[in-house]
Amino acid sequence: MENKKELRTWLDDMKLDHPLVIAGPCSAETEEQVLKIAHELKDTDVTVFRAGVWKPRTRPGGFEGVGAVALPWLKKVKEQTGLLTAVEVANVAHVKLALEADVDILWLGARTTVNPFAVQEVADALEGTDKIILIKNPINPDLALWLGGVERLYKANIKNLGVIHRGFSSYKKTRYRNVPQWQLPIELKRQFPDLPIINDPSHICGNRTGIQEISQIALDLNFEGLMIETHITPDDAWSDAAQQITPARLVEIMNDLKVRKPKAEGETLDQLQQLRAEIDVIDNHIIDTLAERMKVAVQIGEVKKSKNISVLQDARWGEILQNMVAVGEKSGLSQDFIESVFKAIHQESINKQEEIVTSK
Ligand SMILES: C=C(O[C@@H]1C=C(C(=O)O)C=C[C@H]1O)C(=O)O
Repeated sequence: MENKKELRTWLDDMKLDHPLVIAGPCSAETEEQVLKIAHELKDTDVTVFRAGVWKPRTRPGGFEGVGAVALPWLKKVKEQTGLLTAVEVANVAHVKLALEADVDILWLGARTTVNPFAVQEVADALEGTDKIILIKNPINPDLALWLGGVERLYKANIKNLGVIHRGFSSYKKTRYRNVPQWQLPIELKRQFPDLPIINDPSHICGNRTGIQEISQIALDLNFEGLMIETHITPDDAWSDAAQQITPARLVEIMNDLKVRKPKAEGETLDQLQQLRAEIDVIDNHIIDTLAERMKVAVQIGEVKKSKNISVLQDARWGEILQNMVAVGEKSGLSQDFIESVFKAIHQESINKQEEIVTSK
């Protein structure tokens, strides 16, 4: 699949003067709940009403969605409010029912995107559809797997495509439910600038408090839209209660978010260009310094080879990491940043030394 302007046609056709907003409950619970939320969202920036009908749960026994009975409720949403509707589909049966119910947008969840068999099955069932299909990132930070999902749908002759960034699972305890790992959507945008990308701050945060901050970062990274879980009484929600917000809070967030211009012009551009020239000089210094460091690591590698000493020196490495985090902190650089930079440097130095010690 190549980047093409036509990938964003469906979004351009909506002629929005603000980012696309998809909102609605995590799960459709009752007809009354669905319609109440939809009516509250009707005269806002929201264009699409979302509601989970089939819910993939981590462990059995949880609320797994009310199922197909909710589809007529979504039809009513469309008739009564004019909002488009969106549901998650995970298999052929879901696709058939959602298409029959004339749902406008179907999305593949993170647990589906991880499985190419499942994606292919859904793609085959959707073949040639003119519905909008959105693909959430897989649970693990694997860009190829995410793009593979998009490609399977594209190959099934589906042209109204987009992706949803909902963050990535981590074994570490973090302040996020799913770590954003912004570098993945940034790289996706670099390769496919015309593939619409929507951010899902609800699943990244797992709570209400971080939604505005994550939404703002997404807009600053030129995401085309936001998908935010919204409930009339969030605390009573049958699923994901902690991360849902009221329609009123959603409107507040929308009003506070700043949409910035994608490109600088005129004087601002001149100013940026001057600063960018400075960055270019500094980047070249960084490369020279890294190359110098690597030369020393190579010399150390040669000593290790001649004296038969192992490549990895845990204690020395631990000491460097600790010192550099402390030094970095003094310059206002975060621990995460310093650790990732030095881990990458250390790995390259190990690779170089390994080449030396294993050479004949
Ligand atoms: C350079 C060395 O080899 C390895 C690489 C290190 C580095 O790049 O700083 C540190 C410790 C070793 O794991 C060394 O032993 O000092």
